[in-house]
Amino acid sequence: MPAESPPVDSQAAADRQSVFSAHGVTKTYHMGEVDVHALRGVDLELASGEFIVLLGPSGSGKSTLLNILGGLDTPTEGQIRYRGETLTDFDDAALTRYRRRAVGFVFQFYNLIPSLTARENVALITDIAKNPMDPAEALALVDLEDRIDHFPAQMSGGEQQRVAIARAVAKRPDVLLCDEPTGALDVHTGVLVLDAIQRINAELGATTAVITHNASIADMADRVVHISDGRIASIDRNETKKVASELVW
Ligand SMILES: Nc1ncnc2c1ncn2[C@@H]1O[C@H](COP(=O)(O)OP(=O)(O)OP(=O)(O)O)[C@@H](O)[C@H]1O
Repeated sequence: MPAESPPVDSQAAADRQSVFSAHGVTKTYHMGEVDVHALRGVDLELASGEFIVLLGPSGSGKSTLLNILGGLDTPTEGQIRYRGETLTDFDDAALTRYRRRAVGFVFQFYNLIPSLTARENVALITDIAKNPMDPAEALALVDLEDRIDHFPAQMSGGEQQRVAIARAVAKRPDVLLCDEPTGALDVHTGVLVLDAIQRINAELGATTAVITHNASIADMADRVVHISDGRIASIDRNETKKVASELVW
C-alpha cells in the first residue's frame, strides 16, 4: 500500500464486522448484605453471522451475560458496543427499541400462550415488529407448516419450542440468543430444535449465541466460549462444524 494512502477508518470497518464488542463487563447483584459477582470482567467480540456456544458450570454467569447482550439487563461496569453504537449508554426506551428490533430470545421454557394457536403466538410478535415475516413463513422455517392452527397443548415439547423459535425469528432479528433451548427436551427432539436454530443462523444470517450444559452441542459452533466464575476461561474455535443431526450425546 502506498505510504500516501488515506487513513482507513479502522473503527468504522471494525464496527461493520463486529456485532458485539464487550469490554470489562461486570455484574454485581446486591442481595441484602451480600454481593453476588455474576460477571467479573468479560471481554468478548462477536462477529456478524457467527454461531457461538456458551458453556460453563451452573452459576458461572452465562445467562447474565446473554441477558446483558440482549438488553434485558444492564452491567454494573464495562462497555458493550452493538454494531458501532454503545449499548451501555442506551436509556430504557432505546433498550426497548433495540430488543424489539434486533434481538430474538429463546428460553428453556417456551412461554407460549396456551389459548392461542401456533400462528397466533407468532403473530403476537409480528404485530409489533417493523419488517416481520408472515407467521406462516416463520413456522415453515422450523418445519411446522402443518401445525400452524394447533394449540400448544396439541404439540410435543420440541414442537412447542420450535414455535417459540419461529416467534423469536419472525421479526428477522439481527441476533438470536438462546438460553438452554434444549434443556427440557429429549435427545431426538433436541436435535430437531438445534437443527432449526442452525438453519436460521445460516439462512437468515442471525448472529447466534446458545447457552447449554451439553458439551456435545459445542461441536455446532464456530467458537465455544467457556465461562467460569464470572470470567471467560477460554475460547475454542472449531475448524469444522457439525450439523445438529451429527451430534452425539
Ligand atoms: N437477578 C438476580 N439477583 C441476584 N443474583 C442473581 C440474579 N441473577 C443471577 N444471579 C446470580 O448470579 C450468578 C450467575 O447467575 P447466572 O444465571 O448468570 O449463571 P448461569 O451460568 O447462567 O447458571 P445456570 O447454568 O444455572 O443457568 C449466580 O450466582 C446467580 O445466583
